[in-house]
Amino acid sequence: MKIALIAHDRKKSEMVNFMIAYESIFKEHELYSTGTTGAKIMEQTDLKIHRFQSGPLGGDQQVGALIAENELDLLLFFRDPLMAQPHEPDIIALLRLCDVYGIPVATNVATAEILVRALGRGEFAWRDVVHRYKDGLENGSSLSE
Ligand SMILES: O=C(CO)COP(=O)(O)O
Repeated sequence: MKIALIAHDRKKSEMVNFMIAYESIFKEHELYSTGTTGAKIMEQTDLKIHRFQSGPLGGDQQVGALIAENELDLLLFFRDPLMAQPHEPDIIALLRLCDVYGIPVATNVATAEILVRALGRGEFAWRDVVHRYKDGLENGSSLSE
């Protein structure tokens, strides 16, 4: 599965600890992140992460572009609800796209834990069906084939 990881500054240590705790699950997947979040995770784990721009410089929008292409299966976005962000519109747009495309998204560690444990149990297999359907449409075949 393709998973994006984003954490605001005061949530970054929580994100890093979370990634350390579930590294054995995450290493089986393709990881993306905004710039600083990914750098911090890679410093503390052996995970390989494709890093986009930092959030305020467009990173959230780059993750959003993956979602708009139906290329993302899970977003873990540890937001800071107590600190205004200069790129708040990008953050709202990213979460909106998750709802537009029905992408599982966690905005805090408690929900992330439930989703990642489900991922470890193979409960994201339905996303493969979504990808097969999308690939079929792109190749011009119908659902019944
Ligand atoms: O601002 C962010 C998300 O909105 C996160 O960006 P960084 O990972 O670059 O700090």
